[in-house]
Amino acid sequence: MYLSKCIRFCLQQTARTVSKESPLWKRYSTAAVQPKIDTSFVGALKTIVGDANVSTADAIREQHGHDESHHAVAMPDVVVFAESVDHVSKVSKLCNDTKVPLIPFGSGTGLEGGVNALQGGVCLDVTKMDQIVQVNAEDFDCTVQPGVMRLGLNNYLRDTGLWFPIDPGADASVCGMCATSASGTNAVKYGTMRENVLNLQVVLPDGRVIDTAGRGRRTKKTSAGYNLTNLFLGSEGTLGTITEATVRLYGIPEKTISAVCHFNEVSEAVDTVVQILQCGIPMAKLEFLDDSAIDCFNRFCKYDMTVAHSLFLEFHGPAYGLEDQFQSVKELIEMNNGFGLKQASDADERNRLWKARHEMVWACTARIPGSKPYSTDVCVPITNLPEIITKTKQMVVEADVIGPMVGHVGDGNFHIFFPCDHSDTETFKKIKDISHKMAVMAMELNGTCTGEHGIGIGKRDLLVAEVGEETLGAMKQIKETFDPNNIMNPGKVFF
Ligand SMILES: Cc1cc2c(cc1C)N(C[C@H](O)[C@H](O)[C@H](O)COP(=O)(O)OP(=O)(O)OC[C@H]1O[C@@H](n3cnc4c(N)ncnc43)[C@H](O)[C@@H]1O)c1[nH]c(=O)[nH]c(=O)c1N2
Ligand SMILES: CC(C)CC(=O)C(=O)O
Ligand SMILES: [Mn+2]
Repeated sequence: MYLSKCIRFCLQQTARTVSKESPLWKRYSTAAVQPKIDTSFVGALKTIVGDANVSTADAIREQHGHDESHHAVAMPDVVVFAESVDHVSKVSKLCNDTKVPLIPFGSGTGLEGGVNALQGGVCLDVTKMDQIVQVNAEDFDCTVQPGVMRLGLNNYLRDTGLWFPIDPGADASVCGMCATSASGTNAVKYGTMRENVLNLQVVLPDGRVIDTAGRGRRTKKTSAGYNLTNLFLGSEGTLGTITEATVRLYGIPEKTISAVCHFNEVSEAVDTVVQILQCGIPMAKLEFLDDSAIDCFNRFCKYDMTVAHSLFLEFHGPAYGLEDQFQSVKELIEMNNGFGLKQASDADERNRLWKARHEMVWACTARIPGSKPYSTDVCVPITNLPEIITKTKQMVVEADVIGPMVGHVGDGNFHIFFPCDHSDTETFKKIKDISHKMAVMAMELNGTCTGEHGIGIGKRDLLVAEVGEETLGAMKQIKETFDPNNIMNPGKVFF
């Protein structure tokens, strides 16, 4: 109750501080940066990266002014394609000296408007820096440039018997995944980006190049000084541009078992998840799709999957013992009235079983033609999951909106996916209301308003409620230290 009061108070405070009259707005928003983008500035960019790597064409600017989310497009004034760290460094210094906003662009798959150029400026596209710098197969790590995509990396690694397991669904850039602290379906077993990055090379706004753990360091453990690596994970392009990431790799599991089962009650599915985790069964994936999500999938893919709350499970490991793990889970499913359990080990069969999960985003978007994803992203301690999921589901039903639920429930993280069409103002208002209430509820249950998508534009007002005024102040001090001119992705994370 006390916590709840605190959160409401903080939200009221935030609502006040985000007013354009407020000092906070002035410090971190439009007043801090006055873009001076004229022909001589564009000429200076061309001198650094070459004429062919600078574009002011509308189509290119539009393409770089949005991600996959519902947030309105905000185009940069100019798009620069960097080909080297030196390019990134010199462009950063130029922007810093002239106080022009600089927005790093990975692959634009973000879901919180992270690349939208709220104040114009330079979009720094790093996709041409696409080398896999080093693979240390026997040490289970590799170093990649920012244009390396996760699927490309895994194709490259296949012959080594290793893989990089963090899987946000989309084929994102590995450094973009660092910038948003991404996770996705495999986090139950392998953790998130936070547990899997050993070192980052970062270009600071003034052009300095640093390695967060020291040049060439790639140990699993270190106690050497402040953890700058973790500081940049989830920094969403607001502190510097990541130009290299050293990440952990894992052996491709000898055997994989996939399974799907159904429940009549949300609580039965969620109880099963909690019990599986409490039994210490080392699941690789534990995902939840509610009946509405399965319905979207059936319509989209012309399938006839049972329309019920469903768990999607995956087991990774040596062949020996994996079947035993599956049997233990089967017992728990049965104990909680689960039905229709199907399992597969063959790759094609496994993909077929899991198709509903993989097609989810497109299946839900297709429910409202022309819509874009408005996704909530709350995460709570696992024992609080039944309460928040049940209450959220009630809100969606009462509001009478399309809001399928999909969750990385093994991590306590889930999304309501609202296909969003801004022109339908009445529905949009309902969506925003549910989204806000979910975030407040998650915080009251010791959770977070974003488990994996980041703050971006959409959750800036929730950050203060989540971390408190003092902590937010400390975050801002860090921002000022690294980026005193507020050129790095201004208007993101903070107002
Ligand atoms: C269909 C689908 C499904 C999912 C998701 C997306 C989509 C389209 N996502 C979200 C998304 O894939 C995730 O946020 C990625 O980490 C974004 O990587 P991009 O390379 O696309 O970054 P993108 O270009 O979108 O940028 C995102 C942010 O990072 C910054 N940035 C990018 N590259 C940078 C660099 N080199 N240096 C500094 N800053 C940089 C940008 O400035 C921006 O603020 C997700 N995510 C997740 O965690 N779990 C999930 O389950 C899913 N599921
Ligand atoms: C649009 C989101 C619901 C995507 C996502 O994070 C997911 O599918 O897990
Ligand atoms: Mn997700």
